[in-house]
Amino acid sequence: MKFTLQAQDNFSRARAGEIETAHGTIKTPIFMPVGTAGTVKAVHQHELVNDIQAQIILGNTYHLYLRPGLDVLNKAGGLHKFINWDRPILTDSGGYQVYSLTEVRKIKEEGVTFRSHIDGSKHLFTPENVMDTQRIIGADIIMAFDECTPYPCDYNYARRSLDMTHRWLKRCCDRFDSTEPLYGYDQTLFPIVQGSVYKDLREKSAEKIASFNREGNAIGGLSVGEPAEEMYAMTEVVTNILPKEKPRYLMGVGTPVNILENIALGIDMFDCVMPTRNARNGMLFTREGIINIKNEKWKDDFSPIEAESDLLVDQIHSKAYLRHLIRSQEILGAQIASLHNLHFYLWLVNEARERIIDGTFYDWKNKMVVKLGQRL
Ligand SMILES: Nc1nc2cc3nc(NCCc4ccc(CCO)cc4)[nH]c3cc2c(=O)[nH]1
Repeated sequence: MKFTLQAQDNFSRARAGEIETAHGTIKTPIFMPVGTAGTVKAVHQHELVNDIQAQIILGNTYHLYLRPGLDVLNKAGGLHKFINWDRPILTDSGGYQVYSLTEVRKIKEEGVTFRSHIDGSKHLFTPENVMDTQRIIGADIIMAFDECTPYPCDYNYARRSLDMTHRWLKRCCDRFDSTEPLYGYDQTLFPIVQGSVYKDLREKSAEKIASFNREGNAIGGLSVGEPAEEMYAMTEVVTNILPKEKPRYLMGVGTPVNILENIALGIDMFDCVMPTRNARNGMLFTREGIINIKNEKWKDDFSPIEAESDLLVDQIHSKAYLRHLIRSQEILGAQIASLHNLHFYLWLVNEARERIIDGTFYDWKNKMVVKLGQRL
C-alpha cells in the first residue's frame, strides 16, 4: 500500500492524498460506506453503490466470521469475489463489534470470549485468530485486534485497557508478518490508537502506535458517546504525533460536521453507519442542513429531494413522495434515503478534497459546519 500526499491546507491540518491498494487507488479524504454483512444495507445491489462512486467499502470480521462464515469465504476466494466487488475493502477486526453487539463477553489477556448475537454459540477472538480470519476475508486494509475502551471510564481502566491493546498489537503484527496473503495480493495492517479522553494516555498510545511504523494508522475509542469537543481535542493530540506521511483513519465517525472538523484536524479516512442507519427512519443529510422527512412540513412539498444533487433519485423523486414511502415503511423508502445519504457523504468529502487542493477549504468548511448543523 502506498500513500501520496498531494496537497496540504495552509490554515488547517487538512490534506488531500491518494492511497494505492491492490484493488485500486483511493482519493482522500474518503468516506467508506459500511457494508456490514457484505452489503450496504437497503442498497443491496452494489451496482447502486457504484452509482454513488463509492471507492472503498467496509466489512466486519465479527459479522462475516459468524455469517456466511470462513469456510464459504475461503471457498469463494475471499470477500471481493463473494460479493463481486473489485475495488478496495477494509475490514474492522471485531473488537468493537463484540463490545457493542454482545452482552455475554469476557475480556482476558488471551482474547475475548463472547456468544454470537445470532445463535448464542460461544466463540473466542484472539489477536492471532483475528489476523488469520482477516487473511481469509482478504480485505486490502485490515485492523489490529484492540479493545475499544468504553466511555466514560476512569483513568486507571483506560490505562490498563490501552496497555493490553498495545500487547495485543504486538501479537497481531507478529502473526500478520509471519503469514502470507491467501489470494495473491498484499494486505495492510493498521494499528489503532486508544487512550479514551485522557490527553496523556492518547499521547502515550499515539507514540506507541507510531513506533510500529506500519503503513497507516487508525484512531479508535472515539465516537462512543463522548461530547464532540472531546473527540476533536483527542484527535488533535493524536494527529500531532502520528506521522504525516501515513494515512490516518478515524473509526466510526460520524456526522457531516464531525467529518469536516476532523478533516481540518488531519484525518484522511472515515466510516460510519449513520448515513444508512439513520436514513431508514427518515433522517436526510443535505447541503442546507438536516431534514427529518417524516415531519408534517414535507407532506405536500413536491420539490426534488435535493435539486443540486447529481444523484438520479434526488432529482426524480419529491420530498412528499419520500415522506410517504418512509412513513409507509416501504423498502424503496429506505433504499432512496440510504442512497441519498451515502451520495451526500461522498459528495461532502470529495468537495473537501477539491477545496483542499484549490486552497478554499478553510472558509468553506466554516460555512458548511454552520449550515450542516441546522435542522430544516
Ligand atoms: N476496532 C475498533 N473499531 C471501532 C469502531 C468504532 N465505531 C465507533 N463509533 C460508531 C458510533 C455510531 C454507532 C451508530 C450510529 C448510528 C446511530 O445513530 C452512529 C455512530 N467507534 C469505534 C471505535 C472503534 C475502535 O476503537 N476499535
